Amino acid sequence: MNQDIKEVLISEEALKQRVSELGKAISERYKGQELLMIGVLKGANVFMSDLMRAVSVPIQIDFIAASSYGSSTESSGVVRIVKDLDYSIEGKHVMIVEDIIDTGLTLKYLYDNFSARKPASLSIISLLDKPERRKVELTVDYTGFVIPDEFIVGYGIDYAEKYRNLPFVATLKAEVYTK
Ligand SMILES: O=P(O)(O)OC[C@H]1O[C@H](OP(=O)(O)OP(=O)(O)O)[C@H](O)[C@@H]1O
Ligand code: HPA
Ligand SMILES: [Mg+2]
Repeated sequence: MNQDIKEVLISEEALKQRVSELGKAISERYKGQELLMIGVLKGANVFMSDLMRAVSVPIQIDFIAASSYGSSTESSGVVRIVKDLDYSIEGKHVMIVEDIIDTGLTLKYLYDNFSARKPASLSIISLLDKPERRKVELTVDYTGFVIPDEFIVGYGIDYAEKYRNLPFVATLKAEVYTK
């Protein structure tokens, strides 16, 4: 796996530090409230499990599975809900937890879908953001790192379902995509 890596963009230490800062900001913002974090599977799983432990207000969690990339590096443009939420979010303070925003199509779809379910409030956090690639407008409440327009993997994020368990965020060598 390590021989496929071109460059480490965000180290394990930098990820830890930023998650801790985000946790503090969220704890301030939701002081005295309960927060329902909704992780977008599968990519957000690693980020969310670290993030929730950096937050001091009571947290509930749920997951939704959406997929639009399959085994390609380009979004198909069609967002599919593969697994819906287990519980109603009506009247709850909800935060959508994403690993990466690229075209924005996944989050736009989920934000609109969740808004219709009448939460008390709805916010978005994404560990990574590639603003250059955006196809739709989105308001993101918390961003971990803004990254350049390169396909990345690691810390939950895959290429063709691989590399999710890398503890850092990295780019892959060109030959990996042509294998
Ligand atoms: O802004 P967008 O262009 O929509 O891209 C971002 C989405 O794409 C990836 O998910 P993917 O569809 O690969 O599913 P996965 O999380 O299971 O890997 C990523 O985890 C985001 O959910
Ligand atoms: O850069 C990326 N890497 C992996 N999956 C993704 N889904 C959107 N952008 C990316
Ligand atoms: Mg993926």
